[in-house]
Amino acid sequence: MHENMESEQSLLVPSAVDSYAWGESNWEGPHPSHSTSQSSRNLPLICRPWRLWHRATLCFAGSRKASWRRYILGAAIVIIVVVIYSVSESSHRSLMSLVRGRPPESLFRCNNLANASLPRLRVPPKTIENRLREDPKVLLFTETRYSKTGKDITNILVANRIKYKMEVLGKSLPGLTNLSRGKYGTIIFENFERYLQIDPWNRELLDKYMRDYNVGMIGFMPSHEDTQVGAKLRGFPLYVHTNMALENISLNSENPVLQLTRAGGTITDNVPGSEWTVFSLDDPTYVPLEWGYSSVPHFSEEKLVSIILDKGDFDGISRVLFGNSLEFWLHRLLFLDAVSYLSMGRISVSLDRYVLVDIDDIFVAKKGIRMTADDVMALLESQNRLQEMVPGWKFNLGFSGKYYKNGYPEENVGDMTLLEHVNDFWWFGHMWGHTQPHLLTQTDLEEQMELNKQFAISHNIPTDSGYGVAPHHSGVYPVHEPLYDAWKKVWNVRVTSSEEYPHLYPARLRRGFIHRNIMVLPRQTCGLFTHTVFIDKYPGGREVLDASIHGGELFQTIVFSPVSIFMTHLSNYGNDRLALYTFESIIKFVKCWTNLNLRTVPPLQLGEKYFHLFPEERDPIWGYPCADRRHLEIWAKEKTCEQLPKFLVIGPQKTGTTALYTFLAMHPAIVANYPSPETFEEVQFFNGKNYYKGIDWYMKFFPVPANSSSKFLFEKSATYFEGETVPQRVRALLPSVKLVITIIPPSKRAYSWYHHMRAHNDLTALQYNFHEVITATEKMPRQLRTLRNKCLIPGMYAKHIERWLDYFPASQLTIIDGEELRNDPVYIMNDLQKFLNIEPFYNYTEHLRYDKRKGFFCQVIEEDKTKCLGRGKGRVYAPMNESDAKLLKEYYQPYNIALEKLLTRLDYPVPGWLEDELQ
Ligand SMILES: Nc1ncnc2c1ncn2[C@@H]1O[C@H](COP(=O)(O)OS(=O)(=O)O)[C@@H](OP(=O)(O)O)[C@H]1O
Repeated sequence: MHENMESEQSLLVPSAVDSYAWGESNWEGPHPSHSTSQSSRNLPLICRPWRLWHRATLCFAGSRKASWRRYILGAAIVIIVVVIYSVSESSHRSLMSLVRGRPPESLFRCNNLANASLPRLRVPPKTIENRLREDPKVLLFTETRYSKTGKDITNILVANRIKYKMEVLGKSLPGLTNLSRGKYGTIIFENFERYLQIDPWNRELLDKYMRDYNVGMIGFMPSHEDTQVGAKLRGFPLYVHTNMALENISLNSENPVLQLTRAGGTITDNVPGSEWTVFSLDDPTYVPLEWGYSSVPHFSEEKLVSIILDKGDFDGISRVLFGNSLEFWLHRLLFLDAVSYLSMGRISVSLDRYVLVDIDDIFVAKKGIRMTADDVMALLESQNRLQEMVPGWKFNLGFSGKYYKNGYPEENVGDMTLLEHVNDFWWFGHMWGHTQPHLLTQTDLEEQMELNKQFAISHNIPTDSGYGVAPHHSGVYPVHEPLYDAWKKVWNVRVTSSEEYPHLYPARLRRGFIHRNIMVLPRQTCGLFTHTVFIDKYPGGREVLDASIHGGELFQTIVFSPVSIFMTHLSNYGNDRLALYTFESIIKFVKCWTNLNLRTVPPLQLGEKYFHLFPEERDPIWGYPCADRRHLEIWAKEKTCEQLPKFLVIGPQKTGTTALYTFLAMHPAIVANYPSPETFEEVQFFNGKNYYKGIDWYMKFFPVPANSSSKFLFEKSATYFEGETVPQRVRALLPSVKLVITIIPPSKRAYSWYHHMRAHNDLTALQYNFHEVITATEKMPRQLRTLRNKCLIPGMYAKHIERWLDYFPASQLTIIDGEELRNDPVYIMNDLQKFLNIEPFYNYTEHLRYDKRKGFFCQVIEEDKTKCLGRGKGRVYAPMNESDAKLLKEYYQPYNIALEKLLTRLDYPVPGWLEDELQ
């Protein structure tokens, strides 16, 4: 009875402190394979069934002595429990926790850590800032656009933000006419044999460039299926053996190329298979970078060199030759070092790496997989060990107060223990109830955040980190403006992170941006998710996680990203503590094989650091939300891509764009944007400050079409045409939009624009006459030069159209002759309807009529009534004087020649006025 009572009390006790005592005093006899340190972590999950069994057997057996009945009953209960548990996943986890052993430990031992040597730098690596200023590129010759090594090379270059130019090798060597000084720092041949086959004239040109400007070369030996022994490399005192398999790979720690890479020891695992080309070392001018041994009997004792450095002693050109591809992780590091060495340090990556580990969902995890007090202590111990390897290391904890103490009793103690050590960690606010922000209004968001903040204050959790994270990245990107508002208001958030910008995959392309003064940093994935809590249940097995750490994805993420923010979850720190295993292992591995300076700083500092390194990323590029399933899932339900325009009239100014806009808006199936209070019929989103207001702002200019597919939304902003960044931005948000361009004689356009500025009382235009504007030199006042540029630059039509064609296929673009629009608008509108594929066909003959008084075609309102454009369109001004016309004709001639070529190329008719201009 006494025992019964004790059990009853224990089961009901909600207090975490009591459950501790209970855990120790009720431990009856030995229990499966749990070490002492583990026992208290698992007690309740073990003791609950144990107690139930004990009580039940007393009822069934009536006396303690009837032990055989107890065992039969016990066995039956165990079978029932196992069956029930095995059909439920969450129960399965609990069962797993009953039988699990010690958390995994890193098996990795660095066999060269003690002999750590400082990197030997031929030249100090240039910082990213320097690199961007000097801006030398890599020139890459690939076999095809899609070849494997070529892709590996470009992926590494992109991940490290190294600029490159890719030339696909045809029969001859392309691109050699443009080898200007300082343009390239390193030249790479994806297939070194193609370099050896270049005709002597081109070869001499290329070699001279490399010699004259100290540009080195990287070459990859292609894999050979046939075995050659001691084959001589054409033109070099080098002998190769092909189709070898290497094992026991090591680096020559004395070689001068190593910079980022450290010779961490010998690699015996995961070395990619055969088909290596290896070099025999007969010539002392060559320095081996990497070597290994082959199991082929003839070579078994011989050290075979797999990457070789030619310091330029042979023919004045430095070269690094890889006997194998970049499939092997170590080669990826050496590749970056080779680029740096061969470019004399001009293309180098910095050795500083910032790593921040967020533990999201603190207090949120399900019962049974949360942290216990032991787990918290293990977290602290791990943090201490990590601090020894990475200065400043602290885990960054994101909490949702609503779920505080929502676990089993010993997990609630875990929650309390975390708060006892509140000052040992960094903290940031998650959502109070872990709701996705895109589902909430601003009021709800503020309320939720306020609750979490109050929770923080009452539990002494710091609230001033300036960092915030949204569940599932919702609201961060695609942007849910209320989230940004609420974050600023309640938490003063200034930095956040997301995996979704511009897209989750490919991860190497994730970038940062700043929206409304909140820095959004790219997040990386470390391979741990809420459901990966036991090592033996890791998807694909432990080997998969270990491979990611030992040179694989996680390792390369840290090596190739100057700033890595990893998301982990509370459950990764309980259970098998996979996060501790992962991070301690990866840090050791990085320290073993690289010379990187690893650091951790709080998120706000990290944000500042990031945008200092990559200022060009500050401006966002808004993407099309409907192309990405994940983006759609975290986009507010009421938003629809049907509210985005299907075509744009992009200008340039003064070519008849308003007339075109008006005629289009008459069409029953076409819907124009709502007018803007500042810029009237034009939205001017993609070309100026409005862009930073985000796409919610843009979409408000368009109605949500009732019958979406049949309506053609469009907008016209005539300054889009010449905007440098506009085509890229339009392409990102409206990838399938159609573009309408109108052109008239460029000198006429310039003159009309000048009068437009005068009519708008532009002071500079009023102060200077047309001649003074178009002939203004660089010595003239800034306002005059600005006016001159705006007047003349849009008329360089071919240049701007080519820029649009860099981002859009010609099929999405149409070029209208503005003179024809003016003289025969019906013809143009019929043509345009065909280009836009619009139905129903609208018969403009009945709706446009020439108005003698206005001198232009106008909209027919009634039988005898027309509506023309206002006084601002079709202005009356004196004709341009002849000398200015002549001057402009000469000025625009090269652009007009290019335009004629472009139109012919695109199969457009050449306007009569262009033929006249070119005569
Ligand atoms: N139907 C009709 N009605 C009125 N005006 C017409 C028409 N068709 C073409 N045009 C010519 O359009 C010129 C104005 O061009 P935009 O509308 O592109 O100018 S703006 O950039 O929007 O300010 C305007 O230039 P100006 O003559 O210099 O005023 C007109 O020549």
